[in-house]
Amino acid sequence: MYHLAKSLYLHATSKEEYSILLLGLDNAGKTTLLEQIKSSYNPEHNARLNTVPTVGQNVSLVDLGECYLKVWDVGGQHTLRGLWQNYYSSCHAIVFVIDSTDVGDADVEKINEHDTPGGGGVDVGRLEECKIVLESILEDQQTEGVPLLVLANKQDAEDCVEVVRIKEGLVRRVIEGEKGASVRDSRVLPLSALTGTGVREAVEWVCSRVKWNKEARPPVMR
Ligand SMILES: Nc1nc2c(ncn2[C@@H]2O[C@H](COP(=O)(O)OP(=O)(O)OP(=O)(O)O)[C@@H](O)[C@H]2O)c(=O)[nH]1
Ligand SMILES: [Mg+2]
Repeated sequence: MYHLAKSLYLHATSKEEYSILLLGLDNAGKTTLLEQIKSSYNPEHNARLNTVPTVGQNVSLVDLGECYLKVWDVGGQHTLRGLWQNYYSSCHAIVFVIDSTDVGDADVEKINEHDTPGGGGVDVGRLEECKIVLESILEDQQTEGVPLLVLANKQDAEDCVEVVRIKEGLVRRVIEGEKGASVRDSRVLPLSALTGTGVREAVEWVCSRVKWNKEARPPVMR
């Protein structure tokens, strides 16, 4: 009787907690996004937007009312990317942040043109690095079936490439390519982490998808 009462009590008083992993190249805007998520859902939190490169990780528990999101922001510098896989098996969704001002026009077909002599000197920024890193996440077995949200960040900047190009030129080709691996729920959305535009839409998408996927990856009860 005691155990039944205890489990009923816990069921009534606890909430689901999902772990969300923010990934992307260094300087993409992950820490800025984390700050905006915290201030969007906790009016007492003042977003600190003067970020410095993350060495290690930042983690925050965000109370959405219906559930908690535990958001992990890990450093994107090359030397830190080897640590990402330690988070894969316990995350419920991956948010991949892209700096839309640093991927040329986001057409992966142009990567080779760039390398060929006389290829026209197309400036593709960090597009190739971005593609390789996204592929490495998707081809890891531990991320199989995990919902993926790609955020085309820095949409406030004049020289940014639009979200549709990032979707068609980069993300769709990676997901449908041979390294895209298993079928998964995915979406590409625009974001300005600096101004906060698109933050709530991103969180709402993630929240709905982790719930849909909860049989495959059950939440932790908190
Ligand atoms: N214009 C503009 N700048 C942004 C935006 N988001 C981030 N930045 C700037 O981009 C730079 C890097 O932002 P961070 O949030 O520190 O990037 P990060 O992805 O956490 O970088 P690492 O910790 O090195 O992996 C900072 O100067 C931010 O102010 C945005 O939406 N628009
Ligand atoms: Mg950071």
